[in-house]
Order: sequence, then C-alpha cells, then structure tokens
Amino acid sequence: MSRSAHPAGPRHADVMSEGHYTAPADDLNALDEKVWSSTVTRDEHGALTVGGIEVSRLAEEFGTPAYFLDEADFRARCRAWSDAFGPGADVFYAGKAFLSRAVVRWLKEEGLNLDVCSGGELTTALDAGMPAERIAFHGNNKTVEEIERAVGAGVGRIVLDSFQEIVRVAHTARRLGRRQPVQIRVTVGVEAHTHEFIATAHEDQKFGIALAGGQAAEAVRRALTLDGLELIGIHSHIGSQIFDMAGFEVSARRVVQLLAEVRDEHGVELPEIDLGGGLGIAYTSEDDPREPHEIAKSLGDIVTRECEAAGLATPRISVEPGRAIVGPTAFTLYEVGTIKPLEGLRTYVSVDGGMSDNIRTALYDAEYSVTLASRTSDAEPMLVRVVGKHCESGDIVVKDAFLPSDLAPGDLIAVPATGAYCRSMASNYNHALRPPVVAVRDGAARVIVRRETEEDLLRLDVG
Ligand SMILES: Cc1ncc(COP(=O)(O)O)c(C=O)c1O
Ligand SMILES: N[C@@H](CCCC[NH3+])C(=O)O
Repeated sequence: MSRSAHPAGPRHADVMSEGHYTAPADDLNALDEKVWSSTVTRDEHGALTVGGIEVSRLAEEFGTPAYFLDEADFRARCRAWSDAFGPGADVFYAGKAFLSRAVVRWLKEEGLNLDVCSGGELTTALDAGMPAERIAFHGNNKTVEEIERAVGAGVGRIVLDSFQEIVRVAHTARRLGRRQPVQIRVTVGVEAHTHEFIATAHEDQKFGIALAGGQAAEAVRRALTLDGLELIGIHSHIGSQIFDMAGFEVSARRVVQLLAEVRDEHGVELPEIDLGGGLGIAYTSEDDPREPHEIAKSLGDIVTRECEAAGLATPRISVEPGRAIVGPTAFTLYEVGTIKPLEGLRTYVSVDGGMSDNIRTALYDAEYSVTLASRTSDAEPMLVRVVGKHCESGDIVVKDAFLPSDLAPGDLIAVPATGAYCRSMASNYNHALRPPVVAVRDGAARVIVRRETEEDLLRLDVG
C-alpha cells in the first residue's frame, strides 16, 4: 500500500447539518503525506506502520491511547529549519509544543536552541543537558523564583514581557552579579488570521508591550538604563497556526521601525530581532503549510529590505517554531470502543482517550483527520465523529471525518498531526491516565514519556 499526495476527493455539499468537512477521500486507506510523518506507510497487509513497526505491535507493547513520535521525521524537520535559516540566524524550538528529555537531546544534537516558558520547562532543558546559553526564557508572568533560576543558570536570553519584569530581571541580575541578555517582547498590532485564543499580537491581550502609544520605546529606554540588563533585541510573536505570511511581514516591518527609532534616540543599533513562532501545519488535507526555506526567505527578505531602507545593519534573526517541528511528527493511536449510529445524522465512534489527550478540538474547534490503522477496508465510507470517554458532550477528538462502515470495536484508529499541544496540554480529567509518548525509529520503539498509572494519581492525593 502506498502513500498518496492527494487523497481528498471533491467536496460534497450534501451530507452535513452543520460546519464544514471534507468529502470522503476516493480511497479511505490512502495516507496524505501532508498530515503524516515521513516514515508512516501501510505494510503489505494494509496495517499502518511507523519507523518500520506495525501499529498492532505497538498497541500490544505500549497500549492505547498512545502518541507515537517519528524520531527520524522530528530530526529531519529540525535540520530543515536550521538549514533554511542558515548560520546567520537562530532557530529556537518552542518547548511548550512538546518537551521531554529525549526531545531536548535531539535538539541539542541537531543544533537547535530552545525556548522555555516556565520553571518546569527550564528544569527539563537543563537536566537533559541543553547548554543554558542556548535557552530563551519566556512568559508573561515569570515568578521571581523562575527569574532567579534562569539568570542563575545563565540562560542566553530572557524575553521581557512587562515593565515590572524589566525591573525584576535587572534587580536579580545585579544581585547575582550578572549582566543578563534580554529582548523586549512587543505587540505589533497585527490581527493574525487564526483562532482568537491563539492570536497574540493584537493590542487587547496579556502578552508583550505595545508598540502603539510609544510603550515599547519607553520599555527600551528603561532597559537601556539598567545596569543588570544587556538589551540585545526586540521580540514579536503574532500567534499560532498561521499560514499567511502577511502578518509576519507587517510584524517584521514594525519591529525594524522600532530598531530605527532606538538608533535615532539612543545611538544604539540592537543586534537581534526574534519573529517568534506560529507557522501552521496541515491537520487535514485542506491545509497548505509553507516549507521552512520559503519562510526563511520571506522573513529574511523583508528584514533586509526594511533595514536597508532605514539605514540599519541587518540584525541577526531568530524564530521559534514549535508546532511546525513536532506537530506532524506524531499520531495518536486509539482503540475503537462503542459505535453508535444516529439515523440521519452521523455515527459516533468512541475511543479509549479523548479531550484529556487532545483538548484542541474542544478548545479551538480544531480540525483533525483520522484513519483506520490496524487494517484497510473497502467498505463504504460512513460519516463519523470520533469522541472520547469523558463526561462531556464536547469531548470530541475529530469532529467530522469518514471511516469505513465495517469499523468494529477493537479496531485501531490513528489521528495524525498530534505531536504539538496534545501531550503538553493533556489533563487528568475524570482521572484519566495521561498516555505515553513512544519514539519510533529504524524498527525500534522506546517510551520517552511513560503512561501515568493509578499509583501516580494516588501519590498526588495526600489527603
Ligand atoms: C513566544 C512564543 N514563541 C513560540 C511559540 C510557538 O508557537 P508555534 O508552536 O505555533 O510555532 C509560541 C506559542 O504560540 C509563543 O508564545
Ligand atoms: N496551544 C495552542 C497554541 C498556543 C501556542 C503557545 N503560545 C494550540 O494548541 O494551538
């Protein structure tokens, strides 16, 4: 069985009562390479395999639900990003998308840097051997204790997010006898075309300091006067799951304008700009993400052009992709439980996980696709909603999809593109046990984050 680049058939407008969905693929067994990691294929029996291992074997050994992460694909994406940006720029992987010690080691080996945004992420990064100078520390409300740890560890940069934080970091650095490299995160006033909850550069929200009204310029003024700080640049992150480069272009242009104002007022050319992460991936065949080299070229060109126009030397650029690296590298494997056909509506397929392992559908109305993984089938397509086992009717994993109508309890189904913001946002709702993450590579599979156990739950319950 082979992978197909274009499995989605023509759209049908006739079947659904609400929302939007793709018509059944011409071949429900086909795998769209846009949404699956590079080593996923079907074997001669039709079963899905990753890294050369068949899913039924994986399910037997590691159980379901579980996330299977294609290590070769992860490493290849790291290399694609670092090659695209080249030695004159820095790629920081955004650890919030998914972080574990194995991931930190892969990043280190592949030459990437790491963006962390909490004490927990910092600890994981340092514990797995990421050199502190390759770590950027983010967050809109870093605690004093987190700031102390970050400065004490010698992180390469702290991204300042508020006026209070400018003072806090300066104080801490002075007390520890350091001069901490910092960037200032600005909100550039861009409405990124993405879900409201994951857009971050419009002014009415909690992140950053607004360019508008001269606030960012004031933040620069203060940062430049404080002894404990070495202001190395300006940071902007406009949101997440964005396909349209226009928002990044506006953002780059406005950040460069601020650099020019800083040069005019202070006679200082800040050497770096960070344009954040947020590049979209394909969750379904309808999504059309950009390749890293296109993104690098487009951002590089605009920064160079704007800097030339402003008479500035081109600063060093950095970016912080999270989803675009880890998102496509993993899929979630579920076992089908109950199947409930609702006459004239759709069939509800319940799986052994749900919103506790993938909150994105409930939280952002995110769209996913799904395939029958343990076998192929030539049965007619049926319209399904894949739901979890939680006590919520919003507990939906895949809102609208087609699966073969001979689907039966015990079949394995796989949801692709769950590498980002699924395990990292997983919960214990209904005392669910968070699933393991299993890395698969060259015919070998190993647990990198183990499944939680009921003992883990009881251990925290000390009452
Ligand atoms: C500051 C910052 N950088 C990078 C990212 C990573 O975003 P993404 O995973 O969409 O690339 C985020 C999350 O949106 C962020 O807040
Ligand atoms: N967690 C979000 C994105 C936010 C990224 C971090 N600022 C998602 O799943 O899409």
